[in-house]
Amino acid sequence: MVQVLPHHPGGPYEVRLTDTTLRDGSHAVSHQFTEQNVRDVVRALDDARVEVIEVTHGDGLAGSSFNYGFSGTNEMDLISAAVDEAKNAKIACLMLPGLGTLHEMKEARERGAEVIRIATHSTEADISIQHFQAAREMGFETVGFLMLSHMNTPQGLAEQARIMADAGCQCVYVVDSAGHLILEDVSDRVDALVQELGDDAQVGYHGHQNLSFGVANSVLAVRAGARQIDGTLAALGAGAGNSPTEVLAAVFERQDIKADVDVPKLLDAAEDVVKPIMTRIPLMDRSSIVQGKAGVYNSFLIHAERAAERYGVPAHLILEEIGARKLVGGQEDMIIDVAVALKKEMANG
Ligand SMILES: CC[C@H](O)CC(=O)C(=O)O
Ligand SMILES: [Mn+2]
Repeated sequence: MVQVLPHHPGGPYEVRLTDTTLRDGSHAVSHQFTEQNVRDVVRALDDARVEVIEVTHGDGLAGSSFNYGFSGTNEMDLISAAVDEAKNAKIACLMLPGLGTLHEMKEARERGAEVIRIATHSTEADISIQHFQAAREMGFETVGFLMLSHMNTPQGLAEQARIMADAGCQCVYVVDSAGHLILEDVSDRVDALVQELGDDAQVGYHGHQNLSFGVANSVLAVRAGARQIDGTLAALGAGAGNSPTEVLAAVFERQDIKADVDVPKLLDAAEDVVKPIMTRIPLMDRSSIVQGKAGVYNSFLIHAERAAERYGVPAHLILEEIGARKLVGGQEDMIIDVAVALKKEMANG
């Protein structure tokens, strides 16, 4: 059972950092992390006292597929390597109901994962009910991920969080999958969840850097009552990347936010362990800023870039159109439709 930490308006605050370099960062390396990468990153994070480390294909358990991109190494073997390397940290896995199944959840648990993070679109928490129930029976600590949180109002999001909490979720995250939320957009959503959930579950925040607000939004999320915060080393993650774990830690130290991690060790981990294995540096560039502005799922970036190359249409135009069509996670195949339509439009002048 997660201990629900008390909320002190005005601080000091206590938070738990979850590092998802080895899951969200998987998007940025096209799901090619090796067992050695996993061991090196887990050792460095564990040594810096990060409490939870997420390891899974970028799209969660069983994400390795034609639609989402194949993993270089079987994710169960990566999970086992992480469990083997971690002395204190808990290993977490992400899963999207329908992509991952109870079968993969069970295997991840047998391999030693202790936390399961179950992700749904921000209006579809009801598809996670049986997974939370099963996860609790399997002995997992449970976290809920309300993805593309900007597509729901604070009140609507709180209602979705209630569905997850009633199903057995111990912490519901506001997930800014497009890096679209700015300041009060985050604190209003976190506050609505805190008011709704009370002592029934904690609230978390997962930020992306598209509009450069990941860290500032995280501070506001904590002030509004969030008690679990996500980051990735060197911001390695989908789209413009995530709130960098080492920056979160440094800022929290100055903000009376107690995360109990070793900041210099995290700086070393980002610099010496993660930067050398980055095959792509997540940037706030034209495409990812368009994603932030238009509210486009960050995991779509690499798919849009591939379609851009194949059909000769600029990636940022594809992403803009995806935003206009309000596509959500799971609709990766429609990126091709968008590229083909734009190509026709361009040919017709
Ligand atoms: C499951 C895909 C996605 O990357 C989850 C996530 O981190 C987000 O929505 O930001
Ligand atoms: Mn993410």
